[in-house]
Amino acid sequence: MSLPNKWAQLPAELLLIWHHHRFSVLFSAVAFAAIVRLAIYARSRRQKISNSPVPGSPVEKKDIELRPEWLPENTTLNTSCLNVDGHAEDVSSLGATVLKKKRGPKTVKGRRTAKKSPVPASCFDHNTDKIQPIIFFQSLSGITERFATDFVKIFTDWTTGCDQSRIFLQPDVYDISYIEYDDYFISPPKVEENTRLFYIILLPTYNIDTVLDNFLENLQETHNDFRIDTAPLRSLLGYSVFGFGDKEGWPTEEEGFCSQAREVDKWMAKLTGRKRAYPLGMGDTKKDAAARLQEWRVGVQEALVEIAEGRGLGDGIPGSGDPAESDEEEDLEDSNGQSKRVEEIEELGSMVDSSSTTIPVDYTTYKSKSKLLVKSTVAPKEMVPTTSPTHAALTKQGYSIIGSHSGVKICRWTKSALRGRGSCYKYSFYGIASHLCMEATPSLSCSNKCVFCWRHGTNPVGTTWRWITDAPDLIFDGITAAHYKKIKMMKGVPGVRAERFAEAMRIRHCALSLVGEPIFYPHINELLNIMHSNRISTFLVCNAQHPAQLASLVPVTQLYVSIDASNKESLRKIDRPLHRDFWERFCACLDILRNRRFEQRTVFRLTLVKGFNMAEEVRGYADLVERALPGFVEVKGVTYCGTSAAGTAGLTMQNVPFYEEVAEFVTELEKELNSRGLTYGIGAEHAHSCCVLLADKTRFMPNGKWATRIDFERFFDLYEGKVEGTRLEDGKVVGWRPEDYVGDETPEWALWGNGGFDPRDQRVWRKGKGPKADEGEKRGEVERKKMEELEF
Ligand SMILES: Cc1cc2nc3c(=O)[nH]c(=O)nc-3n(C[C@H](O)[C@H](O)[C@H](O)COP(=O)(O)O)c2cc1C
Ligand code: SF4
Repeated sequence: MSLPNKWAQLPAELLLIWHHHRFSVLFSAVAFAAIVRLAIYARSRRQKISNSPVPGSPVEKKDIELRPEWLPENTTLNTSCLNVDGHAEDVSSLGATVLKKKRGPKTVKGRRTAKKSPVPASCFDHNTDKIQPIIFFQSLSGITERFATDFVKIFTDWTTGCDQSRIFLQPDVYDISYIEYDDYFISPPKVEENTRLFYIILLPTYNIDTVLDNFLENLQETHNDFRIDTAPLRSLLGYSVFGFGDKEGWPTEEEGFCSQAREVDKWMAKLTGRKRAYPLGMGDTKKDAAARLQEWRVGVQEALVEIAEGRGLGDGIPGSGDPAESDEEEDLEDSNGQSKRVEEIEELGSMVDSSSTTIPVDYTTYKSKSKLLVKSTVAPKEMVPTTSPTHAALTKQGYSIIGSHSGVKICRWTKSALRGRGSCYKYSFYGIASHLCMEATPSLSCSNKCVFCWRHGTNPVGTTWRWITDAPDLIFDGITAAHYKKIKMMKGVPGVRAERFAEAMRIRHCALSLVGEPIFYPHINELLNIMHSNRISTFLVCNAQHPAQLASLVPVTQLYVSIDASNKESLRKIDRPLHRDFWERFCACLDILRNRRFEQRTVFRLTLVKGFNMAEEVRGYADLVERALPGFVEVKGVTYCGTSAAGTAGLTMQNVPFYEEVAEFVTELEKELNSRGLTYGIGAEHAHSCCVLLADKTRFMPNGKWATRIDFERFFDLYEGKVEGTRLEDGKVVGWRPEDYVGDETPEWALWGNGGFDPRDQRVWRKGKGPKADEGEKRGEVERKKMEELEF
């Protein structure tokens, strides 16, 4: 057949083939399509599963918003690598959320004319109007709070019992630590039409940096802020201030007696347009404070009667705004009602014009005599100067202060271990022998005022680091030298075992907690690196208030977050945080802990305080565990520290839980976690410290046996790169995981139900105590023990 004929027959043959095989062809095509579809579906399901938040999943990471105001100032922390997590698949978004807010003095550009006050001065109609007294107080160690509590009671009785009682409303009372300054000191709060406000302010003085400085700065800034009236509180009916001080340390006003109360009184005079209703009162808390306060209260009440009867503040009466009295308040108004301050600014404006450059004007310092400061820089203070009462108090309590903001103290368990009488719970749980351990902090300051704090309420507090900063090597050398010195002092103590004494002369572990907040220290990462390179393991405890520092911390041997409450209200009550956004900070820290749980061992530290954070809170705590998925949850009964601060916060021996109560709580928590599919179990206990350990079984129970202990040598080998870790990213090793330095099995005697006391040590009972523990013994760490004697 010729070729053209063949071509002509081809379509007919193809048609024939198609007719013969069309069913099998169609069937195969449909089957193929179905297989492809199924494969795609199965793949997408698998991906979904790997993205789900299964506890312990090494690939899942949460996005955390780190607000600009959370970023530390004056720090060497590398904020560009915040939120590091070697496992993260979604690292992109985090860096973008971190934008450093520019802080610094306000900058004034150009010329400005005087403004007229938009706030009308208040006039009081005693026939129709009411007076709302507002009592503000500030207290760091509880003394002012105690006086304020009594004052409020007596004053309230007076407002309801006096002849003018129909005019007075029940006083409102605020702790200045917990209010938004803007709500009360930029403009008065909104009230009913016929209600007029009267401010009463009670506060102590501290010559070290405290929150009082923030308050004063705020008053000053408000007065100097161009956008607002210089006297935005002039609608108040009046105000009066009472200061508490200590003449023993500050004998005269020139030497600082009640200096901050005097400052507040001065700024309030400016902000109210001189509405001082009664002169500043001052009392020496060691001598006459009660009597002075009473006199002053009577005077304030008389002034209020005058107002209530329509006689106002009595213009011209000394102390109530007479111009003669105001000559020490610098911004006198001239006859046109124009502030001198404005002239100064105008002069400044001319300078600006002539030089064609902008000049930064710092209004933020309250220490100046309210003169504008051009290019001023405020020299930082020492956190704990050697001459300060805090230094004296801490030294008396056995702390060695290193530089001006670090401390070290030999813990009672170190002494106990040296004498073969047992180590703290960290030995039972993790294998840290107490005589090899040093307890220290690079920051004696903290941003909380916890009710159970052992700092006796006198340590500096603050929300930002603004002290003279010591170098990390100075701190390391100082704390280790002081620790060894204290160990050497144990040489002659009866019962000290020679071999333990020799071992103790080489520090192996450092518990960075003690007092204050270690991650507040701007060079914490360098300090940690020095410790690790000296093969000293690090247990670092933070209070979940500094998310940016937490996110950029180098991995430590074990990272703790104190979980003092399960919800916002409870946390506010127990930690008394200074940060107003404390809950947001707390939650961000939990998320960071979750993200970093495959870099280091992470721990929740729960301190149970009966009547504060125990009852009905198990589910709340389980929510937090579910959120952060820590490797461990340590639950410890609080120890009564018997300080005035504790007393003021209403803490007594009755708030200390019995060990059985702690154990019951932990069992409940375990049950709750398990019911949510979270694989935590009770790993160990140390009844002597009233402390129980929950741990993640999937991670720390290999081969069905608890392994909560740490292989420290392996940790250092990993740190030094002598052995390779197993933390991978994109198939490459980027570091180590907690699983890489899991140590020996938890010893039998430390397991749940066995008490947690090493049988090789000798249990020594204190006088009057014994195996039949009395109530005090069962309440964890025995009787009214001072907390500073205990481990963290
Ligand atoms: C570290 C420190 C610094 C102090 N500085 C001053 C001071 O400069 N002037 C003063 O009059 N009192 C000073 N005092 C005394 C306190 O003002 C006084 O004890 C006050 O009652 C404390 O009140 P609080 O317990 O409510 O915080 C200081 C006390 C401490 C602990
Ligand atoms: S976090 Fe620690 S040091 Fe700070 S107040 Fe609380 S207990 Fe005291």
